[in-house]
Amino acid sequence: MHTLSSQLRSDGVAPELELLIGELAAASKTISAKVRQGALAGVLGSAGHENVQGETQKKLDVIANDVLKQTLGRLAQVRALASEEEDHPVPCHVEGAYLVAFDPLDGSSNIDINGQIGTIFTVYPARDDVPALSPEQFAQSGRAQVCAGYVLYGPSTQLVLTTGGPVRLYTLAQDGGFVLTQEALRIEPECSEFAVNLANFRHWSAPVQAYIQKLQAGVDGPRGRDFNMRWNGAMVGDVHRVLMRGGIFLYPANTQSKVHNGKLRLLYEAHPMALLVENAGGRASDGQGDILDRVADQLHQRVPVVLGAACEVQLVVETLAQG
Ligand SMILES: O=P(O)(O)OC[C@H]1O[C@](O)(COP(=O)(O)O)[C@@H](O)[C@@H]1O
Ligand SMILES: [Mg+2]
Ligand SMILES: [Mg+2]
Repeated sequence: MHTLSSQLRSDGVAPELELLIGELAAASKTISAKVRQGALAGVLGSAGHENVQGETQKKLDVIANDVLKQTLGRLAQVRALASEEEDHPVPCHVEGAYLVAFDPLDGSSNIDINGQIGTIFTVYPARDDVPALSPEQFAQSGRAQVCAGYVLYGPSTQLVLTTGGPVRLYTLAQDGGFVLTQEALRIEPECSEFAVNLANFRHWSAPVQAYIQKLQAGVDGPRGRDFNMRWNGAMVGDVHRVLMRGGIFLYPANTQSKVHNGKLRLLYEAHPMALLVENAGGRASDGQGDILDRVADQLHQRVPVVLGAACEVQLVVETLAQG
């Protein structure tokens, strides 16, 4: 039975990165403990202010952000942090070899209903070609990620992680350690389940509407088979389902001005999930090209997301290209 650290070592992960991942895991355990206590730990409800993206912060958004910032900020290996809940990058140690970006609490609207929530994170190498603590540090292709993952605070707390190779799944044991419970998650190329917020239907482009209508037509439509639909309201839960049993997840561009580039953030939501999905044999696209090829030229930049079963994602890309 492999623990997180023994598995990372057998995967040949550099000791400095292993240490960093260990601290990410430690922070997530602290968050997990608070989530489990819910109202008893005073973590439900609104924090009463907005983040830089104009979203009302929940108490747990702020708590999770503080836990990650304090835990990672101490590490000499970390040059800077970027977070959904921070307007600007947080400088840490000028000599640090790594940058860490995270969505401290994904699925905030699920907090108060005891639904699936999680922490999404990614690690990039620090850059020596731009000033050590400048925001340009984070302007990197998704292919530069040295590690990506999430912790899902569901009925059990699970860590899903790739350090470039297979996508490993660890479960938080009662003794407080993460134990490897699945060696390599794989996404089948075909699927019969989709995840999209259908309430946005009228705001999508005509090709996206047409694609979804074909899925909804099921066995009577051009696809000739039924598709099931699920929507968590938390990307972390939706992507987890895709990694566990297949499917396709979409958060398309939208004609509403606030989310015309999609809702999800490239740096700390789309990039890490794209690396996990691709390393599990799936595909992750912005509707045209690979999400991993995109460079975040703004810290909180949004991007349309289509990810999951490789053949289904390809079909969406072709449908959009036809216009
Ligand atoms: O409100 P909608 O359209 O269901 O959007 C849900 C999406 O928004 C998000 O909640 C955004 O994440 P945050 O909770 O971190 O802001 C995604 O997790 C999810 O896929
Ligand atoms: Mg999020
Ligand atoms: Mg969030």
